[in-house]
Amino acid sequence: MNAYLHLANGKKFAGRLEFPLPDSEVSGEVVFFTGMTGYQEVLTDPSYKNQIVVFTYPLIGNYGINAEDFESKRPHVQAVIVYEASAQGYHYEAEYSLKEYLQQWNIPLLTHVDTRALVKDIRNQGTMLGNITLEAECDIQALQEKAFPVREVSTSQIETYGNGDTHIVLVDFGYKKSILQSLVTRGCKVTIVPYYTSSQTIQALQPDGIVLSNGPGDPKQLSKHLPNIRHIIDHYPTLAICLGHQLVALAYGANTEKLRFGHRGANQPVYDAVKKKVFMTSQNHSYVVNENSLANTPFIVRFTNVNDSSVEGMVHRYKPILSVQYHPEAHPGPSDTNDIFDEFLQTVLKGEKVYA
Ligand SMILES: NC(=O)CC[C@H](N)C(=O)O
Repeated sequence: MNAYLHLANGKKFAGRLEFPLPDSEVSGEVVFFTGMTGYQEVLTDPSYKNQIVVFTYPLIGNYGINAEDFESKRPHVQAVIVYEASAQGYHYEAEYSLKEYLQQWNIPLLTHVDTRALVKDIRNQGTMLGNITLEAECDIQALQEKAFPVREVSTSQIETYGNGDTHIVLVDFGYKKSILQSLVTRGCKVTIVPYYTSSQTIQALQPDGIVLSNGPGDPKQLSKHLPNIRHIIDHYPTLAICLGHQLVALAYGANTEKLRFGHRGANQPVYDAVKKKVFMTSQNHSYVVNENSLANTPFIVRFTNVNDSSVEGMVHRYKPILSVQYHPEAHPGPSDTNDIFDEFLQTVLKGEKVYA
């Protein structure tokens, strides 16, 4: 059946809805992902909560959905827009087609959209809210940003994985499974805690190090939690990823801002000022740390995006706090920066804890 994506700038894009909408309309922030593969990880990455994802590669779904590549227990995207969705998964591990998987979770799949024109529009105008509906006309004034998605994706109970000697507390703002796996396969016991867990509760768990996870939405939605986050990271070796990195900056009084259309893909080049090399990275973010605002903080920028010079990671001058805007766990994308986990764990093993 025919349907439309209406953008907040008044433009509309026609497409074909592959199965009926769960409600009369579905709205969310319209973002685009440029990787040719990795759609299963994108669909299930909690950072995409409330977002309508446009895939720029014109054929998505050709290796299906398998049992391994989920980044969480369910898909989080609000809707999926592609040019063509492969009717079948041509891979021996495929258990469902893209369409079957999305239909099972009631997530709209809009196909045959002119995704090139749509992405050009988002690049020119910036990320916008959009609405998918069967109606050719739509009241775009009524579109509203959804509040505080971290609450919807974070765990509500403390869970432990792995049985290694190094104990890491992973503060869950919407963590990806591959972050947990990156730690467990390196011999860590990992305790996952809800995003609001107090520093006292974390101290009682006696961690050797802290990881602040990725997650959806604007980091400033977590403002009231910043003093607690600051207290936690001031006392333990810390690795902070994506949303976690933005929260480290905010907790130290720096600022974040929204990028015009975000970085979402598997080939974002990042310069590492320590290794003096460029690495290809996996990314998925709308917000960045404002570099000038770091001037009065003890952080120095270590990683920079080669395309637009934005901040891609930083280190504390004196404390063992390392933060990255990109995704060192990859999934999807290149594993070139996996050794960030080794670097972090070496710091943890040195027992660099309880500072301040
Ligand atoms: N992957 C993430 O953690 C994303 C962080 C944040 N929600 C952003 O869009 O910038």
